[in-house]
Amino acid sequence: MAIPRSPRLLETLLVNLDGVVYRCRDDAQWTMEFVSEGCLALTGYLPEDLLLNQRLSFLELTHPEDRTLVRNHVDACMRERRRIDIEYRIVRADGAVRWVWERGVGIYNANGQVEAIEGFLQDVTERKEAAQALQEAERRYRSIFENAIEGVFQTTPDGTYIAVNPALARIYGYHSPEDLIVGLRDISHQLYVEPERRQEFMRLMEEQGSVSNFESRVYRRDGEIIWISENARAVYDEAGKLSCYEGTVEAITERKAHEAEMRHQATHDALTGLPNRNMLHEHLQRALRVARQKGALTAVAFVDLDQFKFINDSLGHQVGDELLKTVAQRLQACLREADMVARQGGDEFVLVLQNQTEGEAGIAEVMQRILAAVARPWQAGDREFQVTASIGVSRYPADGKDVESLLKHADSAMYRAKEQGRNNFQFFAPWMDSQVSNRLEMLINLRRALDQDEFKLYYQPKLSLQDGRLIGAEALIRWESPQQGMVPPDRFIPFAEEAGLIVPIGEWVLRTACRQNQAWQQAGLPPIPVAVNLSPRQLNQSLPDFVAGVLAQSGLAASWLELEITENVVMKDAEKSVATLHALKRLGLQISVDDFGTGYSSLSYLRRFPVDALKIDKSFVRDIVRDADSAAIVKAIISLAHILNLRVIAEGVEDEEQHAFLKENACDEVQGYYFGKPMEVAVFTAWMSEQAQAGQVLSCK
Ligand SMILES: Nc1nc2c(ncn2[C@@H]2O[C@@H]3COP(=O)(O)O[C@H]4[C@@H](O)[C@H](n5cnc6c(=O)[nH]c(N)nc65)O[C@@H]4COP(=O)(O)O[C@H]3[C@H]2O)c(=O)[nH]1
Repeated sequence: MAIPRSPRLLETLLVNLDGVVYRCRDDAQWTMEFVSEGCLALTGYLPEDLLLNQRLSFLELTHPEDRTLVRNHVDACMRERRRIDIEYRIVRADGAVRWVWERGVGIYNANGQVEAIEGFLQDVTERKEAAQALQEAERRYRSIFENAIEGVFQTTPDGTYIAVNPALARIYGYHSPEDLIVGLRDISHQLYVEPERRQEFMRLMEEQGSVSNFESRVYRRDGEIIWISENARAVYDEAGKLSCYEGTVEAITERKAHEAEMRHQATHDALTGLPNRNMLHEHLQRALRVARQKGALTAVAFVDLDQFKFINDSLGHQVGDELLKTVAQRLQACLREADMVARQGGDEFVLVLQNQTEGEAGIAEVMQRILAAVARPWQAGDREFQVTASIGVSRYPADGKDVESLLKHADSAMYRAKEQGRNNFQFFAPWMDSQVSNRLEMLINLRRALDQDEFKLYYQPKLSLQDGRLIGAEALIRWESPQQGMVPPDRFIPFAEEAGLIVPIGEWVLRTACRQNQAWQQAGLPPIPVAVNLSPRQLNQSLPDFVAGVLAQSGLAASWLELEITENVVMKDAEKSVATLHALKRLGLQISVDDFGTGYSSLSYLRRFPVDALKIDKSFVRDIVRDADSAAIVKAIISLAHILNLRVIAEGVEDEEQHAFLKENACDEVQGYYFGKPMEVAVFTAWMSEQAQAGQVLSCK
């Protein structure tokens, strides 16, 4: 076949063309009649190799898997006189597979038969691969979109869904993405529980072009409210115009519930369910901000149960827990919705009463209500109990302007309420602040005092009224605090009792007094009994054994030890006390009832108690000369004691008139500043030596 003559320009074009120009027959092999120079670059074969099928035919060059496809296409094009336009693979001389794009036309003779096919082949491998990669990426993206656990969405800027995935439909409770797109047309109002969240979403989008971890509550299709977290961005077109928003949605209801649970645990007391100390502080801070703005009166009340430690220790923690729960409920029931009751720890509750428009009188009324509510009897199993509370109240702004000082002052006032005999409330007054009333500080200091031997015993003489001879002594504790100097027992004993420190302190007192008394006897002084005060909490079943041990260790004979117990303690739990007192008595020591006349004096009980003496409280002695009632009480106590065969001691005797009255009325012993103040050991030792030398000591067991 002759190569068509072509102008020079055409030849140059054909040589340099990136691709192959061909002319072939429409036969089974597509026998080549013309192949341009580009053949080598495209196929790795020379044009001559293909010409007239000299080395291989075009059919053979075509990838075996694509031959039928190409054949069918070319046949169809020839039949229908269409242009060939097809992409398929060829196998190069080096075995590499390439994609080609073929375009061609049939050349027909006058009879309409195909004379030849002329066309152009171009290597499109790169484009083809890029397209395939794109397709693959799209397929993968589709798969992620379809199968993601997170919801994926695209919306128009005005809030119409363009595309959503099945996960989003599931999260929002729709059957399918299509359902969602049709059903959820107004995102701001149909979706967001707080429509302002949508406004916030839009604001962030406008300002930052994206939102991340944007959490909101939304309605599902069935009306259920769930939490979602959105990450989204604004998408702009090439012209820089906002075209849509797209992003993801995660359902976070469970996480939120868990977080809320954790928050609740961190801010609430597990036993009573009340807000705890953390939340109290937060709440009070908020309440004070509001009070400041409105100029409103706010009260902070510190409520402490009076006998809680006793109940907890004697009846067990379970009963203690029940009591705390009951008290928590009763406190809550006394308050308005806006008020708060928190459990500060242990048996301490704190109330925050906001906006007290009725002033102090209103607060006092609430406190009375609370005292009455707490004091109502309560049931544990088949037993009925009663507890009382001591309450301290501080007021914003008069008593403090911040959380710390209001709490501290309410605490000081509560401490004052305890001192005032419990079951009452006290408003804070500035003088309370100067007292050692910061209980935590006190607790730390008392512990240190025990460790570092800061306690001392002073001894106060007791004299026989008949002849004025020394007949005994009372050991009285003192605390030489490095910070506060000498602290009298009234200021720390009630606290030590509350904090449970009275037991180790009391043990120390007992050991020290016995050792000292034995030391005096060993020093050759005439023996006298030394009296030691016992706190209620020491009076338990193990006390007799402990006392016996202390006596044995010190070598002191039991008859030189006297124990002073207060009247109320014995009367309150009479059955138990009687047994313990008998056990103590069996050791051979003396027992006296202190502060007699101030509590529940019951003759029938007194008869059953193995006591040796009654001590008339100094409050009666103080007034015996001026006040007829006091004088009558003192006289009655003396005769009562004598009927019961008990000694009577009057304490707090300060002057001759009182002395004379007591002598006249046949009181047995006296104790008071008039005869001798409590003295430290060295002073008392010297004083007693003088008395002994003068024959002024009466040693009677
Ligand atoms: N105004 C006045 N007071 C007088 C007079 N004579 C004595 N006193 C004081 O009256 C208190 C008598 O002790 P108490 O009634 O047992 O009252 C004691 C007692 O209940 C308690 N206490 C003292 N030492 C101990 C102790 O070692 N253990 C326990 N559990 N309580 C103690 O502390 C209370 C107070 O003790 P103190 O301050 O030492 O006060 C002592 C004493 O110093 C007087 O003529 N006029």
